[in-house]
Amino acid sequence: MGIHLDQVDVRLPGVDGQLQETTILEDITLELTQARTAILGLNGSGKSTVLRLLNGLMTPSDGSVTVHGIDVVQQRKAARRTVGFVFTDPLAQLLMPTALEDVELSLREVEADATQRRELAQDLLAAAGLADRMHHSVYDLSGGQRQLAALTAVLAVEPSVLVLDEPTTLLDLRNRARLMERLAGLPQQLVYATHDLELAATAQQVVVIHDGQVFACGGPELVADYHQWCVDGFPGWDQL
Ligand SMILES: Nc1ncnc2c1ncn2[C@@H]1O[C@H](COP(=O)(O)OP(=O)(O)OP(=O)(O)O)[C@@H](O)[C@H]1O
Repeated sequence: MGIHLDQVDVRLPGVDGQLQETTILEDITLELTQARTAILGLNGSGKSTVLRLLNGLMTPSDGSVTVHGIDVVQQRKAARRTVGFVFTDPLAQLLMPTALEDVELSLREVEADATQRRELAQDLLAAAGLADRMHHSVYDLSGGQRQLAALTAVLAVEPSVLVLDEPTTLLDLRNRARLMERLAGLPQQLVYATHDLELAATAQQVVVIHDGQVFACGGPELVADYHQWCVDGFPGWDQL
């Protein structure tokens, strides 16, 4: 089991009539087998692209991606069910007017009966601390409440893997602490890209992506090294 990326390249065609392709990721080989994996890297290094590969939002140009035994390219639908994806900005994924409707929409995949669906959605949102906010417009929720609503909608279908793109970026310290506590208690395998080094240090596995390639992979001790590389430059690669 686990998540396996084998010699993955991601290249995008040139834009504006340019024929030259852009290489976004090159030769990414990773075995993500721990319960929590943090992906670190500078802006534009390729973290979000790695995450998007995990549920088929991005297709590799070469190589393969397997998540819990599912080939993400060949079995895209199964991959979408297996891997829940939480975007940095919850408004990018909250499609319905209210949190309740959004969670109900997710539950369509698993519960056919509308009354049961509503009850289940209400219970899930109440458990997430949103009992008194579930009927409000998602635009009237705070950033932290939106993040919790989006997370609840994704978790409603019980994915085996949860992928989160910079989950704490938009949160104040209190909501960040709440989210970290919520994430810590989840049974799913978690993979998250983050600039939050404290969150990164809670992972058992840390991957550093630099310039579209795997620069380092190891335990949480890598977080301190990464901090140093951000200051001094990435050894053998570039100097600031
Ligand atoms: N669809 C796309 N078309 C063109 N370029 C893209 C596309 N997606 C990503 N890129 C480019 O690929 C590179 C990696 O992007 P990615 O979003 O994976 O970086 P990131 O490490 O998540 O950055 P950040 O920390 O800023 O969110 C960037 O240079 C980005 O501009």
